[in-house]
Amino acid sequence: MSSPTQHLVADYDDCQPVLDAGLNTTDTMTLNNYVFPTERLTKTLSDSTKTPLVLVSCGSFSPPTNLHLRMFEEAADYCEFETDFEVVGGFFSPVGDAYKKAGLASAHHRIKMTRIAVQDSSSWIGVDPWEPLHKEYLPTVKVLDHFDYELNEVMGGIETATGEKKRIQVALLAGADLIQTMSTPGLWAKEDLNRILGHYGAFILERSGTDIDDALLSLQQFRDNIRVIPQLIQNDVSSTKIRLFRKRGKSIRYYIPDKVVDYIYEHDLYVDDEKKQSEKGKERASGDSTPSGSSAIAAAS
Ligand SMILES: Nc1ncnc2c1ncn2[C@@H]1O[C@H](COP(=O)(O)OP(=O)(O)OP(=O)(O)O)[C@@H](O)[C@H]1O
Ligand SMILES: NC(=O)c1ccc[n+]([C@@H]2O[C@H](COP(=O)(O)O)[C@@H](O)[C@H]2O)c1
Repeated sequence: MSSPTQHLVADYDDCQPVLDAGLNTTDTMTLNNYVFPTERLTKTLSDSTKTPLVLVSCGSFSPPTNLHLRMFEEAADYCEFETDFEVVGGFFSPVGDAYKKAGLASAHHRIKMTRIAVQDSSSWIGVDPWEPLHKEYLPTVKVLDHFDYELNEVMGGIETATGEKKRIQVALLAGADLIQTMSTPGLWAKEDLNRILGHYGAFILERSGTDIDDALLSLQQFRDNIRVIPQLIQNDVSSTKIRLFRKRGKSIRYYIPDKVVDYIYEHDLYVDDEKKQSEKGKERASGDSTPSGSSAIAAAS
């Protein structure tokens, strides 16, 4: 049987960013030496009557916020208390550079920031660089197919207490605004939605500003496969707002993980491009090589 990702293997020479290989290594990774990050997956299913589940969150994560992390925790709680799923892993899959959404940092930085976000704060959420290692845009269904292939074809599923292997269910984890875009004409192919919501299924976190009933109106045929998770404490932090705060020179601390804040200052991300240019110009004119603006703040902290 050919794998769903096989046609992409041919494109591996065409790969672009070079990234650190994993959360705890400084090796570099390209699509040529890509290895699926299995280290944070649960090794054995603790309750063999349950369906093992891996949650995949696709998005820009520019930058990752505390709410991106909360999504995983909320979904894990929901699964434990309301379903017969056992969550055995969770992954961020940052979209690649070909997505070209205004204001995004490069895939290289977004991979780094999501890794920093999960490294110390979580024991089970990982980051998979496979999607952003591609130069071309990959629709979400291809990303879910990739996870399904790695988890079930390559790994053969997850072991139960009796030593048998059980197939792992892959599901999309997203906020309500993402599922709302699924009703926008021309944005998602019909066959992709059939596979994403019909075959994989989705866990959707309520988000203020999006009427979930309205968002689900045209997706009724998939309703049994879409699980809506209420946000008991509303928090509408968004990456857009963080980028805006940054541009205005305001503090972003405590909306996103501290180490991600430090990374943003260190790499001078999301500051006004014009301001960056004029600061560079001033540095050149004065021959001063000391760091300026937010880099200086990071250096001092
Ligand atoms: N505050 C939030 N509540 C619920 N879901 C969220 C929240 N923030 C982000 N998400 C979800 O996280 C996923 C990835 O998010 P994305 O990177 O687009 O973040 P964002 O904050 O919406 O970004 P941007 O502001 O750049 O559009 C999406 O499914 C989005 O719906
Ligand atoms: N046709 C598709 O597969 C399709 C359409 C729109 C968005 N998406 C995905 O949804 C996510 C949206 O992220 P943002 O909310 O940051 O724009 C991205 O991962 C993007 O690839 C997929």
